[in-house]
Amino acid sequence: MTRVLVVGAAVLRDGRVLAARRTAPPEAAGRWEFPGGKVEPGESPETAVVREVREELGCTVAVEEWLGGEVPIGERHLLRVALATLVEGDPVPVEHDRLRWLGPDELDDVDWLEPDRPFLPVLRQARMAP
Ligand SMILES: Nc1nc2c([nH]c(=O)n2[C@H]2C[C@H](O)[C@@H](COP(=O)(O)OP(=O)(O)OP(=O)(O)O)O2)c(=O)[nH]1
Repeated sequence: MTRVLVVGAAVLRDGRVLAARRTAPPEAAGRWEFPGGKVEPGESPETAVVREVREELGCTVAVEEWLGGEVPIGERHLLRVALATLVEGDPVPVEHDRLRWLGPDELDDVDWLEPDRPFLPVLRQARMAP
């Protein structure tokens, strides 16, 4: 069975990345993630990530590139993460209950969803270096 793609945006600004805290479902509430969601049928991953960020944070991002790697989420989904930059508006938590801009030394300070963790070293080393 083909896995449904979930795309997340690692939004970078001033050397920090945006992390968002989930409120649902109960088992994921309080855990941190890259804002994003499922790619819809016929939709490109880029379009999906821009759409999801707009829905969840009320701002517009541009995808710069995709971080290497795809990580399984459970049995049915697959996570990909895009590096993104803000092009319009400021992120406001519409569906999340908290947002944080994390510097390279703060990436381990929040309780990320498991599938997100493999992306953190890549982000830290390659993208957030001074
Ligand atoms: N958005 C997002 N979801 C993630 C990340 N890491 C991770 O394991 N997930 C999981 C949580 C959910 O089980 C699934 C994505 O679900 P979602 O609720 O964000 O997707 P969606 O907005 O399309 O939601 P829905 O319409 O299906 O309710 O992927 C991440 O960094 N960002």
